[in-house]
Amino acid sequence: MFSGHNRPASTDAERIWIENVRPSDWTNPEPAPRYNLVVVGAGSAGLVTAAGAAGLGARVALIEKLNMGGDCLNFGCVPSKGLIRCGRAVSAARNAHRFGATGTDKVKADFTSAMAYMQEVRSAISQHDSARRFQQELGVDVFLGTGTFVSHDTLTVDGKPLRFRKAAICTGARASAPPIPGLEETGYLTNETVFSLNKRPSRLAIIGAGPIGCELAQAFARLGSQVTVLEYGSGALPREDRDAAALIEQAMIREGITLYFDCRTKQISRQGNTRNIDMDLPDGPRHIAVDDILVAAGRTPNVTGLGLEKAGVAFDPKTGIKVDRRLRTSNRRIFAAGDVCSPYKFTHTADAMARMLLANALFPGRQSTSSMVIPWVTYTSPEVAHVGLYEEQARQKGLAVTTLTVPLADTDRGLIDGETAGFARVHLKKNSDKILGATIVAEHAGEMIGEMALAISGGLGLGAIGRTIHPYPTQAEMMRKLADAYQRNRLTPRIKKLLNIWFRWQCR
Ligand SMILES: Cc1cc2nc3c(=O)[nH]c(=O)nc-3n(C[C@H](O)[C@H](O)[C@H](O)COP(=O)(O)OP(=O)(O)OC[C@H]3O[C@@H](n4cnc5c(N)ncnc54)[C@H](O)[C@@H]3O)c2cc1C
Ligand SMILES: NC(=O)c1ccc[n+]([C@@H]2O[C@H](COP(=O)([O-])OP(=O)(O)OC[C@H]3O[C@@H](n4cnc5c(N)ncnc54)[C@H](O)[C@@H]3O)[C@@H](O)[C@H]2O)c1
Repeated sequence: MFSGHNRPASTDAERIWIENVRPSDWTNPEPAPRYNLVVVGAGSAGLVTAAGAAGLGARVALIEKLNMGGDCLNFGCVPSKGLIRCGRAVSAARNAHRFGATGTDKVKADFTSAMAYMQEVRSAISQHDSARRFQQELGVDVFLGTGTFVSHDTLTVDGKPLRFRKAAICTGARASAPPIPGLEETGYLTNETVFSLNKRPSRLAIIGAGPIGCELAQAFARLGSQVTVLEYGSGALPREDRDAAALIEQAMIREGITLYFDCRTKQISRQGNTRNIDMDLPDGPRHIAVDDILVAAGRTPNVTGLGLEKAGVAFDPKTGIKVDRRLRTSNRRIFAAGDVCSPYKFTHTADAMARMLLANALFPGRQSTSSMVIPWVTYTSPEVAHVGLYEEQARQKGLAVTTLTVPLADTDRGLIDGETAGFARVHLKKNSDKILGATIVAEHAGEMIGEMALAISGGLGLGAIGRTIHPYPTQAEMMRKLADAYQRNRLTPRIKKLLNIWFRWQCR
């Protein structure tokens, strides 16, 4: 369906995408006298909130200042995963000689075709989030413009007042710009502009080795850019399990990406089309010259210009809107969900929070964010997937922990696929099979972490996973092997002795 091969960037796809998310001929509806719910921001959180409320019969207004679909569809998950898919295909083709293919040394990436593929995917998915669908099919009043609170119960958009019984702030977050001298003047890419490039940067510097930095470093390197990653901290993916992060660092280095850790960028400047970066590294000063700089150094919540003071909504410019466990702000009529108020900045978290918001705002619901079990995945090759606590966090909470690890190389499927860089690791409450947290590293770790998330949220122990028959040969057998390792650990010298006595007695 998506034929990116050898095609120029598809302007048709771009046109369809824009017509869906920001129709050129859009006229805002006349506001109703009062809405049950006004939602500000049509990203993952806002769309789910608006569609859910309208589906229940509520009178709903949805305000979006830029593109319906927010970051995820337009400048985040969808385009990044689209380019990652292209990078994976190129990498798989280059490595196909291991499996009998020939001529693989001639495989080249065509950046324009890869971008066209990404645009076609985004265009196809954009139909789901389109302004017309929300207004005509779902019955939501869609206002394209900037929403600003003018009082405790009223917002304006394009100068028109929208009165509400309840409101939901779902305005998301944007790329933070680190305070590096010369960065602003030199100009840089962020997630809002990188997916509009019409030419591959030959030399790309990426500031930040978090999920965005690592995912896009690998994608651009596979599509032919010479990539350098500058990370302030001492390693990639600083929040992840260090063994997992080390595998990603090794994979990136193998693919020709230069990684600078403990990097202090001192000055950035521009000479013609070249951007110069001067930095201090542990072994001394370094200078690099690149064509583009992508900033992926964290996110800042969108709280300015919203009139939050007039609405009596408390916020912090760094962490966003202050909400309690039920997603209520300091104004009892106003709730918030998604990146604007959550430290867990993921589409699936925004979605889950939106569902909670609906129950708590429109009904006397008491759903709490403290019950959320949130898995996440970084879509590098291999992927890193995690849920629950890391070992260090569990210890900080005063919990005694048993950690078990099964290497991917211990599964037949890992060997068959030639994918042995990875592992599954589980942290158990000591002397029990209660799962506190798990990390999986594998090409498709994201497809496996759901089992661990289900076990944690359903209160199932590792024993239940061990009793579940897993198909052979799969990489997911790592889960069952973790349970086997747990059972083996339970064989204390005393139990072994008793078993010996039992078997000897049987053969007497
Ligand atoms: C490059 C990248 C890759 C990502 N990949 C993944 C991934 O693979 N998986 C994953 O789970 N998450 C991923 N994320 C994170 C994910 O995109 C966000 O967590 C998610 O989009 C948050 O949804 P949201 O609704 O809270 O905010 P957003 O999607 O940011 O939506 C907020 C909307 O509010 C609008 N808005 C702001 N202020 C106003 C105003 N005053 N009036 C009207 N409208 C306003 C904005 O224009 C925006 O459309 C990625 C993010 C990036 C940047
Ligand atoms: N697969 C996914 O689910 C996915 C993918 C991309 C983004 N996201 C979401 O978006 C969020 C933002 O991603 P991100 O990667 O921008 O942020 P991040 O906060 O996760 O990582 C930013 C990195 O930049 C580094 N950094 C900060 N300032 C720096 C400087 N001056 N010089 C060098 N390095 C610097 C930090 O040390 C950190 O390692 C993620 O935390 C995640 O919630 C999710």
